[in-house]
This record gives sequence, structure tokens and C-alpha cells, in this order.
Amino acid sequence: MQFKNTLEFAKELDVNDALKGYRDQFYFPKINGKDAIYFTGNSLGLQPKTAQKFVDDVMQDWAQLGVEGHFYAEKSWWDYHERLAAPMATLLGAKTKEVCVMNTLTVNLHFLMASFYRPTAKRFKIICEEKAFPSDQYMLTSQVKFHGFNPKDTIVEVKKREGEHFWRTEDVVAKINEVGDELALVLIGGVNYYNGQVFDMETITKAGKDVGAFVGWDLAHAAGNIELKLNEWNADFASWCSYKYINSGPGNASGIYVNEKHLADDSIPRLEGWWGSKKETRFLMKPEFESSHTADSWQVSNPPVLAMAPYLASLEMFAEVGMPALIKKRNVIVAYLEFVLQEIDKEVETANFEIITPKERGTQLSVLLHGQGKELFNYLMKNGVITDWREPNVIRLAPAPFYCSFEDMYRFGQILKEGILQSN
Ligand SMILES: Cc1ncc(COP(=O)(O)O)c(C=O)c1O
Ligand SMILES: Nc1c(O)cccc1C(=O)C[C@H](N)C(=O)O
Repeated sequence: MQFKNTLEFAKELDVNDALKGYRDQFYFPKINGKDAIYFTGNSLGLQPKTAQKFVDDVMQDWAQLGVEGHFYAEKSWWDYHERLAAPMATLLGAKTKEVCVMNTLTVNLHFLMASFYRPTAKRFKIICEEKAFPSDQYMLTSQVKFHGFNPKDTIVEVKKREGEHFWRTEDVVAKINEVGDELALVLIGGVNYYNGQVFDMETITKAGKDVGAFVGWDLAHAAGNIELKLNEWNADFASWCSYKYINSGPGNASGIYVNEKHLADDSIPRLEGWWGSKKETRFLMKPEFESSHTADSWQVSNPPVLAMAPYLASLEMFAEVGMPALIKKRNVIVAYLEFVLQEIDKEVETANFEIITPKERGTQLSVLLHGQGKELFNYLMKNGVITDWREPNVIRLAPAPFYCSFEDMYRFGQILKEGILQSN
């Protein structure tokens, strides 16, 4: 499609947008009295208008039923989380039994490491990407120390090449083969938080499995953003964030995926709690843990139902729309945003930025600012654009296809142009 950087053209794209009706189903923050141009769905997705009712229903059940709500609420609480497993499994390309919605991302990764990072004197190394999100680095380092190993000799980071802003799949695979039979685990962010790169999860998973390692994925920036086929790719485990592209609310529950081949394996160690024990016998209060042989066995505590309510509201929207439609719009809106940025780069002599996101991308474009820095970011924020700044000099732009419009992209371009002109 031949794009044009005009308001009329952007409006025409909006008129023809199959998802245009969804924008109105979200609350937008206001800046200067107007709906913000919201680029931070990769950090905290907007609130679906249906979320409030789901929360209110739980509050009302609690008021009217007290403890009886566990079993007699219309959406009973004791198995509330199960309602989220099937729609999440669809987003992950997993089977429902492989998915359990629980805890938060870093907490889940620690629980999953208890099962899938079992270092021996011979096989103890972990491969991850350099400059992974800090929480992942802290999690890995603390796990390695917990097992009595030295992080320096244990954590092997795959580097980007000199002068490049992205990782090459062949370099990840080469590193996996180089570490070979010393490799215990590969754990990488499926979509990198900084440059927005989508890793080739299928190829990397295969390479890791071929040398006998476990392979897990941090899907914080992938879930609800890109197509995932965890079961087909044979990934061992994964966890994600629901508060980004899945719009579940600040700090809300994450979840785990564990490949079906591990579910019936009672030799895999796990950090257990009563909610992981089989639901059929859980309330018999027996001293022995009984696995359900599903991902639910990794649950520890009873679910935070109030938090899961808006998550369920959002998943119902995902089930209605489906990832293929979201991906179709995402591809066009991100391409249009890229075009708008390129036009400004051509038009404005003093523009000095570079898109560092490679062509393997989802919703996010990361823009490296060579000249103007934080003052340009501040200008955008003051003038109605909510974006984020990642040190040392990157602005991340993630136009979530559920609620961002093509007009937003055009208007953003005009504000950016003005910001660049004013800063010179
Ligand atoms: C890649 C990545 N890993 C981990 C986290 C931490 O998530 P949480 O605070 O939910 O544990 C985030 C986001 O904050 C992230 O983007
Ligand atoms: N969860 C966040 C928060 O509570 C405050 C600020 C940022 C966040 C984020 O999620 C950051 C996000 N993971 C990132 O990619 O930078």
C-alpha cells in the first residue's frame, strides 16, 4: 500500500479499519483535555470499559455471599482462574492443560526455575540475551547463586554484533552449540523490551533442545502482541505479563505455560502449595500433595479473584477479536508509524533519530535519539503523546492495534516534527 502523510489519508485508513469499533471500548487518559496518543500499551495497556463490571460482580458476590462466594458466586471463586486458561492458551499456542494463570512474571520465573534449572557439575550454564530486562537478570543471578554457582561462569550472554542493534538468530544458535553439553537452560525474552525485536523462538527452541537443555521464554512483551505456538515449538516453559498488551490492569496476574510432556512427570521438582494439589481432593485436607498433572499443579496459593476479574474481561475481548485480526491491523499501523517517522526524517533537516527495531517485530518501534534527547520526550508528553523513555536514549512507540488509530500516528508525526523544530 502506498502511504501518504496526510490527515485525510490517515482518516481513510481509520474508516477502513476492521477494528475501529474497539477504540471506544477503552478509557483513554486525557492530556490538555484531549484523549492522549497512547504508545505505552507495551508497559501498561489501557482499561477496557467492561473491566469495571467484572470487578463489581466479584465485590457484590463478596458482599452478598461472604465465604460462600468461593462455591456459590455466579462465577465461583475457587475455580475462577480456570476461566482464563483456555483464552490464554489460544494466545500462547498452547493446550489449556499447559496453562495456569497465577502470580506475577518474575515470581513465576522463579517457580519455573525451581523445576527447570537443576544444575549439575557438568551441565549448569544458562544462555540469555545481553542486557535482558533487569528483573530477568536479577532473577537469573539470584537463582545461580542459590544453587551455589558463580554467575560469572554460569550466565552466558548472547551479544549483538558491533555496530548492530539487534541479535542474529545464527549467533544465538552458535552460542547454544558452543556451550553444548554444559548448557542447562536457555531463557530469553521472546520480544525484547528495548529494541522490540521478535526472536526466532522456533529455531532457538530447537537448537536448545538439540543440545539437551531446557528452553524457557519470558513472554512479557510477546503475549497478546505476536503469534505464539509454544506447544508446536516444543518450548519447555514460559511466563508473561498480562498488564501490557493484554490490558488486565497494573501489576496484574501473569501465568505459566509448561509443555505437556512435563505435566505427568512426577520426578520434576516443584515448589508446592495447597492450590496446586488436585482440585478433586484438595479440600479433604490430606497431608500428601496430589498433582493434577496439568500446569495447575504449579499453583501455590488460592487465586486473587479481584485481580483476575479485569483480566478475564480483557481475555473475553481477545477471544472475540482473535489474534489474526489484531496482527493484521498491527502490521499496517506499525508500518504507517514507520512511514510517518521516515517522512519526518526526510522533511526536517535537524531530525536525528534512527529506528533500531529490526524487521522481525511486533507492535513496538524503538527510536534511538542521536541528537535531541529527553527534552524531545518531555515535549511529546506535554503535547499529548504518552510514550516511554528507556535509558540511555530510546523512545519506545507501541501503537496497540486494539485502541490506537491511524489518525493518532499522523497527529503524533506532526507533534514530533514541531518538537524537533523547536529544540533547534
Ligand atoms: C521482559 C520483562 N521481564 C520481566 C518484567 C517484570 O515483570 P513483573 O514485575 O511483573 O515481574 C518485565 C516488565 O516489567 C519485562 O518487560
Ligand atoms: N510494570 C511497570 C511498572 O509498574 C512501572 C513502570 C514500568 C513497568 C513496566 O512494566 C516496564 C516494562 N516491563 C518495560 O518493558 O519497560
